[in-house]
Amino acid sequence: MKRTIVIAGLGLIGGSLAKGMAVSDENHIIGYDVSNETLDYALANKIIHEPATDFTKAAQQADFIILAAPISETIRLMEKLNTITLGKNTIVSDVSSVKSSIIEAANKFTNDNITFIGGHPMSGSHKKGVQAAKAHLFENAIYVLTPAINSTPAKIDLLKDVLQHTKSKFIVLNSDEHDEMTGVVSHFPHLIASSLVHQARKWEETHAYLPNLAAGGFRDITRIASSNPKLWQDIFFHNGNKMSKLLEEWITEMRYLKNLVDKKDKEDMISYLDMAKCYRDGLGTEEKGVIPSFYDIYVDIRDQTGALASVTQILANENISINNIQILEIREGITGALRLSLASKDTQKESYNLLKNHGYEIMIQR
Ligand SMILES: NC(=O)C1=CN([C@@H]2O[C@H](COP(=O)(O)OP(=O)(O)OC[C@H]3O[C@@H](n4cnc5c(N)ncnc54)[C@H](O)[C@@H]3O)[C@@H](O)[C@H]2O)C=CC1
Ligand SMILES: O=C(O)C(=O)Cc1ccc(O)cc1
Repeated sequence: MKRTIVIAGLGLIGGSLAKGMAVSDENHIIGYDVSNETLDYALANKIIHEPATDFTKAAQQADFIILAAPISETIRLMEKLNTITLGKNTIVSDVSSVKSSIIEAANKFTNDNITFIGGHPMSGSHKKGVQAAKAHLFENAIYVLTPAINSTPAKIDLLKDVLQHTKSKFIVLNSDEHDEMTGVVSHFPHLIASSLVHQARKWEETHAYLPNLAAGGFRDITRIASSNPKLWQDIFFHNGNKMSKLLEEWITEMRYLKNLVDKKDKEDMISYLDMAKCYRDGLGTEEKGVIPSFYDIYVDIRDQTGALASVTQILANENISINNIQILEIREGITGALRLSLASKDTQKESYNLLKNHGYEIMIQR
């Protein structure tokens, strides 16, 4: 029998989940969104099977509901759901980047037909909206589940089954742990990236040539400052306490760093940088907490037509799929460094050897 899944909020994340689910004959996907344009696009592009403009009617048909609107709107939808007469037990999940305020709202449910299990796929992009939706967005990503008090392991398994097409790695955490860890490795870096951009912007007022000198390092570290400001405001608002604590810690760290620079002790500075390098280099090699492993290789390619295609073809010939690909702009116009992210240590090694045998200059970053 088909299961009916309602996805409320068909933007980048809801649209991507719907797109992956809609291809299965097991699923009937009903999409709900406040934007009619989004609903029309989702239907026309087979991202959903049926559009809904009435949340209550859609929810009453659902076996599963996934709330994928901005966090504050998701909480409003949860409050609404609590008032709806549901004819059967319905598993409700969400995708919000912050979990404590969601679980707090879930633990207030008085509607016995709702089982709530929070969700957060740890993958996204700087884009927004249904047009940016991709079925494979969550492949190999960590997908955090944060059960509310009325959930059970059997219900968690049912939800995992509905989400298995994502090819994510599921992990169950409590909401506070989740917000603390994502606060450190996802949310806080966005604040710092934006602040670095502000610093450069202010310096440009007196040094007009400055943007031309913004090389690979600045671009790498500030890439995430180009993300959707409304979404990130919502994240900083809901994870505000953790952000405030991390900012205090950061200010102390920056004072320490200023002292290190001022005292001009070469050994101490090397040791500070070395400790950071060792930790950073180790991040990708083992699976640690919610940080996914990544296996990158760097390939030096000439800035010429077809260079990228040749590299990817060599790997494709051996059925090696590339998780991510990026052209680094360190040496713009002269040669290009290509960063390829592979799925495992073995494919990383195999790709390294293959490309080396074809004469490419390769580096593996550990
Ligand atoms: N963008 C990212 O990289 C990631 C975002 N998330 C979480 O996913 C959620 C959605 O983010 P995105 O998909 O990026 O945003 P988006 O801006 O691409 O999409 C949001 C969608 O929700 C709709 N919407 C707004 N209010 C609504 C309401 N009351 N009822 C129904 N639909 C409504 C909008 O019309 C839009 O289609 C957020 O809670 C965010 O924290 C989670 C992981 C990654
Ligand atoms: O890693 C990041 O910060 C991203 O750029 C993608 C992202 C954004 C929001 C999330 O809640 C999870 C992942």
